[in-house]
Amino acid sequence: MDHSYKYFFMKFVRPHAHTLAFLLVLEFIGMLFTFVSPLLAKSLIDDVFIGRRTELFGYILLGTAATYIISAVSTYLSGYGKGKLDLVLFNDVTKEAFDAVQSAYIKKTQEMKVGDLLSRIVANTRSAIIIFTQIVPQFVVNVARIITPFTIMLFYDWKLTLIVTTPALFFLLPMLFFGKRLEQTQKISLEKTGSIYSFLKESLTMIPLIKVFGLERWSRDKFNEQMKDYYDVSIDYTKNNSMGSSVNSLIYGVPIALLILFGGPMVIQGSLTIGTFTLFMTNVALVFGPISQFAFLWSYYKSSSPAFDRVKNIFELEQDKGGDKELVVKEGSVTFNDVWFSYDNRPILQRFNATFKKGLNYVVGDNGTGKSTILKLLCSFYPLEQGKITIDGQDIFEVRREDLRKNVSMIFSDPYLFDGTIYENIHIGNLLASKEEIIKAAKLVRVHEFITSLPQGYETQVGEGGLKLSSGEKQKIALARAVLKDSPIVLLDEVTKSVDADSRKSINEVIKNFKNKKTIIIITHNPSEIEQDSNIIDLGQESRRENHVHHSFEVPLSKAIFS
Ligand SMILES: Nc1ncnc2c1ncn2[C@@H]1O[C@H](COP(=O)(O)OP(=O)(O)OP(=O)(O)O)[C@@H](O)[C@H]1O
Repeated sequence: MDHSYKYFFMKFVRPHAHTLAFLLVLEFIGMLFTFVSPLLAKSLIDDVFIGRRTELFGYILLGTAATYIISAVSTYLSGYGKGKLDLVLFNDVTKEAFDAVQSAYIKKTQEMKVGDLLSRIVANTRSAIIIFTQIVPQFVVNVARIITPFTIMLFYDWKLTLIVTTPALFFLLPMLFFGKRLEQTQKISLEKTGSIYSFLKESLTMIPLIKVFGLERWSRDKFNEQMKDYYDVSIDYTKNNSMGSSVNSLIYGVPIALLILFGGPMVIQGSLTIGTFTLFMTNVALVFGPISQFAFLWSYYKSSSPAFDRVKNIFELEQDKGGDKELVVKEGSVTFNDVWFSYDNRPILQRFNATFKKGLNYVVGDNGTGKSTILKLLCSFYPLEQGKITIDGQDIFEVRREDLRKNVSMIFSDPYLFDGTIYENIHIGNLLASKEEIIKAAKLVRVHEFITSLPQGYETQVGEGGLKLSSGEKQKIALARAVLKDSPIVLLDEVTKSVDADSRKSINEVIKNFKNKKTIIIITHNPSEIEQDSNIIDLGQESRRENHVHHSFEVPLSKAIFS
């Protein structure tokens, strides 16, 4: 944890160190004034009530009023400052975590799961930040809050001071013991929260499936199981937390009892004034208040440490940074050279060699033989185990990522649409494109007529993931987006699988129109779609992959279609 804590401090908090220092000063001012009123009270009792120095009465009244006004102002400023710093840090951390997730290899983010990532970025970041904006300032101020009344008491009676404050040492024990236990239980509790987020995210997107198969009860039971696990861990955390607080409040009473035991007889004998006894009474509370708060702060610090680790893991995700070389695409020739790749130690490609040239290239083969994987590797979604993928001789892992993204487009078999208008969903293909260009792209893939037949036309909201559109409509919008992007290399993963015969024909025509300009790699299970004289890469049968036979088949068209 210490390491994560330091990492966070240097990366996010240090740029705001001046704000933090200002907040500490405000806390100190607020804290100093809390000691003024007991001193004024002592003077009121000893000097005014007992000593009859009535001329001091007005000053004491004025001083008391001023104390509360100043402390109210500093409380406001420090509360506002802390809240603002909290928001600024939350903004900084979540933005950076979001960037880290976006630029990480997909393989790594998939390992964490979407729901878990959500809980890390939002909930865990919140708990981690509180350490800097609330806990650390209080920790520092508490030290001063202990020292000041302690010094005041020492000044009046050092022996009595030592007698009543020695029990403070007892506070260290529960702090250490419960702190460790809280850290352990909180770690498991946060992991469980992550699983709940994942489960909810998956279940909510699966509602149609759950309804169709009548799985409501099964799904509820699974959720109940998740919640029970969370409850069991969290109740353990709550138990430890409450035990820690309870032991604290028990020890809190000890110095008061000691003060009454030793200070009481001193007042009766006249060796201690009533005012000093009252001052001790107040100052003991002032010393032990922060000490008991230390226990709370310590337990919070310990229990937030797993949150630090979980957020830091996001920043440690292996990044797909690419290189710094410029990618220049002239021929658009893509080569897989002795490529090895596995998912979770399961080999998918071994010594895979293939070349895709300008024009139409088809990748065929049984389900699960690695066709989509090849396209994903070309998009650098996953790092290779061995080998090279080049575009016009340039290694894709050595070129700038923005160059690779600009030159390679991929359309997935299940197209991705985000919750916005049709216009926006096409526009993201090229944010600099004009409205005319967007309409032209839509016309090219034969979706313009459909769009204009809708009451809202291009401004129609597609819903989350494009749920308000049919699969074929979604696919055509994704195609229009790629046409707008106009990259020299286009990867199409079974894009015509959900479109009707007419649309398939028109989409294939659009694709063929680009064959002299672009390198088009098409995954298809439909031999009738394959154009004469195209380059065909056959990944063969699943059984061949299981036998670890390396894929590297460039076959004649007739064989690819009819074998
Ligand atoms: N993210 C992943 N993690 C682990 N295994 C995966 C992952 N994605 C795919 N696989 C496995 O890798 C193999 C190749 O998958 P891929 O999607 O490339 O096959 P495909 O040839 O495109 O299949 P299909 O024709 O069914 O679309 C499959 O056996 C699949 O189970």
